[in-house]
Amino acid sequence: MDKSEQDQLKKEAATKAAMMVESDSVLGVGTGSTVAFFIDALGERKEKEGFSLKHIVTTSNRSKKQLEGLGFKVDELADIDQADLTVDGADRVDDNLDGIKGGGGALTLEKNVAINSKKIIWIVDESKLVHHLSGFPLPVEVLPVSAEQNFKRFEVEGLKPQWRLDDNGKRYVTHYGNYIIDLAADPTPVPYGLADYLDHTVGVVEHGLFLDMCDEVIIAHSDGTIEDKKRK
Ligand SMILES: O=C[C@H](O)[C@H](O)[C@H](O)COP(=O)(O)O
Repeated sequence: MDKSEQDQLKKEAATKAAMMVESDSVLGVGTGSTVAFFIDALGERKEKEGFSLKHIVTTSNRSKKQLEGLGFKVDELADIDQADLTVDGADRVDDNLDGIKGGGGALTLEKNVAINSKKIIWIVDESKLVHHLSGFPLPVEVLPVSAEQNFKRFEVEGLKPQWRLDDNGKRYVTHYGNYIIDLAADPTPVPYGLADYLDHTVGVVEHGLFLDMCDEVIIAHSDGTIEDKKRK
Protein backbone atom coordinates (compact mmCIF):
# COMPACT_ATOMS: atom_id res chain seq x y z
CA MET A 1 0.00 0.00 0.00
CA ASP A 2 1.50 3.38 -0.92
CA LYS A 3 1.28 6.43 1.32
CA SER A 4 -1.55 8.14 -0.55
CA GLU A 5 -3.67 4.98 -0.42
CA GLN A 6 -2.90 4.60 3.28
CA ASP A 7 -3.79 8.25 3.93
CA GLN A 8 -7.10 7.72 2.14
CA LEU A 9 -7.88 4.78 4.45
CA LYS A 10 -6.86 6.75 7.53
CA LYS A 11 -9.19 9.53 6.41
CA GLU A 12 -12.12 7.14 5.93
CA ALA A 13 -11.74 5.62 9.41
CA ALA A 14 -11.31 9.10 10.91
CA THR A 15 -14.37 10.52 9.16
CA LYS A 16 -16.54 7.65 10.37
CA ALA A 17 -15.38 8.22 13.97
CA ALA A 18 -16.03 11.96 13.72
CA MET A 19 -19.67 11.19 12.85
CA MET A 20 -19.94 9.11 16.03
CA VAL A 21 -19.04 11.99 18.36
CA GLU A 22 -22.09 13.33 20.18
CA SER A 23 -22.71 17.04 20.33
CA ASP A 24 -22.18 18.64 23.77
CA SER A 25 -20.13 15.68 25.00
CA VAL A 26 -16.66 15.69 26.59
CA LEU A 27 -14.16 14.45 24.00
CA GLY A 28 -10.60 13.19 24.30
CA VAL A 29 -8.55 13.61 21.13
CA GLY A 30 -5.41 11.56 20.52
CA THR A 31 -2.33 12.18 18.41
CA GLY A 32 -0.94 11.19 15.04
CA SER A 33 -1.60 11.36 11.32
CA THR A 34 -4.91 9.46 11.53
CA VAL A 35 -6.14 11.69 14.33
CA ALA A 36 -5.19 14.74 12.23
CA PHE A 37 -7.83 13.59 9.69
CA PHE A 38 -10.29 13.08 12.57
CA ILE A 39 -9.74 16.66 13.76
CA ASP A 40 -10.30 17.96 10.21
CA ALA A 41 -13.58 16.01 10.07
CA LEU A 42 -14.66 17.48 13.42
CA GLY A 43 -13.91 20.92 11.99
CA GLU A 44 -16.13 20.16 9.00
CA ARG A 45 -19.00 19.16 11.30
CA LYS A 46 -18.53 22.38 13.23
CA GLU A 47 -18.68 24.37 10.00
CA LYS A 48 -21.67 22.55 8.48
CA GLU A 49 -23.77 21.61 11.52
CA GLY A 50 -22.72 24.16 14.11
CA PHE A 51 -21.62 21.14 16.12
CA SER A 52 -20.03 21.94 19.49
CA LEU A 53 -18.51 20.06 22.43
CA LYS A 54 -18.74 20.65 26.17
CA HIS A 55 -15.01 20.08 26.68
CA ILE A 56 -12.13 18.80 24.58
CA VAL A 57 -8.87 17.47 25.99
CA THR A 58 -5.97 16.41 23.80
CA THR A 59 -2.89 14.26 24.11
CA SER A 60 -0.35 16.53 22.41
CA ASN A 61 0.42 20.10 21.48
CA ARG A 62 0.14 19.10 17.81
CA SER A 63 -3.51 18.09 18.20
CA LYS A 64 -4.20 21.06 20.45
CA LYS A 65 -2.90 23.53 17.86
CA GLN A 66 -4.89 21.90 15.07
CA LEU A 67 -8.11 21.99 17.12
CA GLU A 68 -7.57 25.60 18.16
CA GLY A 69 -6.88 26.50 14.53
CA LEU A 70 -10.39 25.22 13.75
CA GLY A 71 -11.90 27.33 16.53
CA PHE A 72 -12.30 24.64 19.21
CA LYS A 73 -11.45 25.55 22.80
CA VAL A 74 -9.14 22.98 24.35
CA ASP A 75 -9.07 22.22 28.08
CA GLU A 76 -6.49 20.52 30.28
CA LEU A 77 -7.07 16.99 31.57
CA ALA A 78 -7.15 18.41 35.11
CA ASP A 79 -10.17 20.54 34.15
CA ILE A 80 -12.47 17.58 33.49
CA ASP A 81 -13.65 14.58 35.50
CA GLN A 82 -13.83 12.14 32.63
CA ALA A 83 -14.15 12.18 28.86
CA ASP A 84 -17.29 10.58 27.43
CA LEU A 85 -15.25 9.32 24.49
CA THR A 86 -11.61 9.38 23.40
CA VAL A 87 -10.68 8.84 19.77
CA ASP A 88 -7.06 7.97 19.05
CA GLY A 89 -4.86 6.19 16.53
CA ALA A 90 -2.70 3.13 17.17
CA ASP A 91 0.50 1.64 15.80
CA ARG A 92 -0.61 -2.00 16.10
CA VAL A 93 -3.92 -3.59 17.12
CA ASP A 94 -4.28 -7.30 17.84
CA ASP A 95 -7.24 -9.70 17.78
CA ASN A 96 -8.16 -8.78 21.40
CA LEU A 97 -8.16 -5.04 20.62
CA ASP A 98 -4.98 -4.59 22.63
CA GLY A 99 -2.49 -2.23 21.06
CA ILE A 100 0.93 -0.68 20.79
CA LYS A 101 0.89 3.10 20.82
CA GLY A 102 3.46 5.88 21.14
CA GLY A 103 5.06 5.88 17.71
CA GLY A 104 4.68 9.65 17.83
CA GLY A 105 6.02 9.87 21.38
CA ALA A 106 2.74 10.92 23.01
CA LEU A 107 2.13 7.69 24.96
CA THR A 108 2.16 9.09 28.51
CA LEU A 109 -0.53 11.69 28.02
CA GLU A 110 -2.41 9.31 25.70
CA LYS A 111 -2.61 6.68 28.42
CA ASN A 112 -3.67 9.27 30.99
CA VAL A 113 -6.48 10.54 28.80
CA ALA A 114 -7.45 6.95 27.90
CA ILE A 115 -7.85 5.76 31.48
CA ASN A 116 -9.98 8.82 32.21
CA SER A 117 -12.42 8.07 29.40
CA LYS A 118 -15.72 6.20 29.53
CA LYS A 119 -15.18 4.87 26.02
CA ILE A 120 -12.16 4.55 23.72
CA ILE A 121 -12.28 4.23 19.95
CA TRP A 122 -9.15 3.69 17.86
CA ILE A 123 -9.07 4.60 14.19
CA VAL A 124 -6.68 2.67 11.93
CA ASP A 125 -6.03 1.53 8.40
CA GLU A 126 -5.77 -2.21 7.88
CA SER A 127 -1.93 -2.19 7.89
CA LYS A 128 -2.01 -1.79 11.69
CA LEU A 129 -3.79 -5.11 12.27
CA VAL A 130 -1.87 -8.10 13.69
CA HIS A 131 -2.97 -11.33 15.35
CA HIS A 132 -0.45 -10.90 18.21
CA LEU A 133 1.22 -7.60 19.06
CA SER A 134 4.38 -7.45 16.95
CA GLY A 135 6.11 -5.69 14.10
CA PHE A 136 6.42 -2.31 15.79
CA PRO A 137 9.04 -1.28 18.39
CA LEU A 138 7.44 -0.82 21.80
CA PRO A 139 8.03 2.72 23.11
CA VAL A 140 9.03 3.07 26.76
CA GLU A 141 9.31 6.57 28.26
CA VAL A 142 12.04 6.73 30.91
CA LEU A 143 13.31 9.35 33.33
CA PRO A 144 16.73 10.71 32.27
CA VAL A 145 18.08 10.01 35.77
CA SER A 146 17.66 6.25 35.35
CA ALA A 147 17.71 5.97 31.57
CA GLU A 148 21.20 4.42 31.22
CA GLN A 149 20.45 1.73 33.80
CA ASN A 150 17.04 1.04 32.27
CA PHE A 151 18.66 0.65 28.85
CA LYS A 152 21.29 -1.81 30.17
CA ARG A 153 18.67 -3.89 32.00
CA PHE A 154 16.47 -4.06 28.91
CA GLU A 155 19.50 -5.35 27.00
CA VAL A 156 20.10 -8.04 29.59
CA GLU A 157 16.41 -8.99 29.43
CA GLY A 158 16.77 -9.50 25.64
CA LEU A 159 14.31 -6.71 24.85
CA LYS A 160 16.58 -5.21 22.15
CA PRO A 161 16.44 -1.55 23.32
CA GLN A 162 17.18 1.35 20.99
CA TRP A 163 17.32 5.02 21.95
CA ARG A 164 14.75 7.02 20.05
CA LEU A 165 16.52 9.87 18.26
CA ASP A 166 15.24 13.20 16.96
CA ASP A 167 15.84 14.65 13.49
CA ASN A 168 19.26 15.94 14.61
CA GLY A 169 20.41 12.53 15.78
CA LYS A 170 20.11 13.52 19.44
CA ARG A 171 18.06 11.64 22.00
CA TYR A 172 14.37 12.36 21.49
CA VAL A 173 12.97 14.32 24.44
CA THR A 174 9.28 13.92 25.30
CA HIS A 175 6.83 16.63 26.31
CA TYR A 176 7.77 15.84 29.92
CA GLY A 177 11.54 16.05 29.40
CA ASN A 178 12.08 12.28 29.37
CA TYR A 179 13.72 9.89 26.87
CA ILE A 180 12.12 7.11 24.86
CA ILE A 181 13.67 3.68 24.57
CA ASP A 182 12.08 1.59 21.80
CA LEU A 183 12.10 -2.14 22.48
CA ALA A 184 12.58 -4.00 19.21
CA ALA A 185 11.80 -7.42 20.68
CA ASP A 186 8.15 -8.30 19.96
CA PRO A 187 5.91 -8.58 22.99
CA THR A 188 5.04 -12.23 23.55
CA PRO A 189 1.66 -13.51 22.26
CA VAL A 190 0.39 -12.63 25.73
CA PRO A 191 1.86 -9.17 26.41
CA TYR A 192 0.58 -8.84 29.99
CA GLY A 193 3.83 -10.15 31.52
CA LEU A 194 5.89 -7.52 29.74
CA ALA A 195 3.43 -4.78 30.70
CA ASP A 196 3.63 -5.90 34.33
CA TYR A 197 7.46 -5.92 34.22
CA LEU A 198 7.53 -2.39 32.78
CA ASP A 199 4.87 -1.14 35.19
CA HIS A 200 7.14 -2.24 38.04
CA THR A 201 10.46 -0.98 36.65
CA VAL A 202 11.78 2.07 38.51
CA GLY A 203 12.43 4.95 36.13
CA VAL A 204 9.84 3.85 33.57
CA VAL A 205 7.29 6.63 33.31
CA GLU A 206 4.98 4.84 30.88
CA HIS A 207 5.04 2.30 28.07
CA GLY A 208 3.13 1.86 24.86
CA LEU A 209 1.27 -1.36 25.68
CA PHE A 210 -2.39 -0.34 25.88
CA LEU A 211 -4.07 -3.49 27.15
CA ASP A 212 -7.75 -3.98 28.02
CA MET A 213 -8.46 -0.35 27.26
CA CYS A 214 -9.90 0.02 23.79
CA ASP A 215 -13.65 -0.57 23.36
CA GLU A 216 -13.96 -0.28 19.61
CA VAL A 217 -11.68 -0.09 16.58
CA ILE A 218 -12.72 1.43 13.27
CA ILE A 219 -10.67 -0.17 10.51
CA ALA A 220 -10.56 1.07 6.94
CA HIS A 221 -9.76 -1.78 4.53
CA SER A 222 -8.25 -1.44 1.08
CA ASP A 223 -11.28 -3.24 -0.47
CA GLY A 224 -13.32 -0.14 0.44
CA THR A 225 -15.08 -1.58 3.51
CA ILE A 226 -15.00 -0.01 6.94
CA GLU A 227 -15.11 -2.46 9.80
CA ASP A 228 -16.35 -1.51 13.27
CA LYS A 229 -14.89 -4.05 15.66
CA LYS A 230 -16.11 -4.00 19.26
CA ARG A 231 -14.55 -5.55 22.36
CA LYS A 232 -16.38 -8.80 23.22
O1 LIG B 1 2.26 8.67 19.94
C1 LIG B 1 1.54 8.51 18.95
C2 LIG B 1 0.26 7.79 18.96
O2 LIG B 1 0.23 6.65 19.76
C3 LIG B 1 -0.39 7.57 17.60
O3 LIG B 1 -1.75 7.42 17.83
C4 LIG B 1 0.12 6.36 16.86
O4 LIG B 1 1.53 6.46 16.72
C5 LIG B 1 -0.53 6.21 15.47
O5 LIG B 1 -0.14 7.27 14.67
P1 LIG B 1 -0.54 7.37 13.12
O6 LIG B 1 -2.00 7.58 13.08
O7 LIG B 1 0.25 8.54 12.63
O8 LIG B 1 -0.10 6.10 12.47
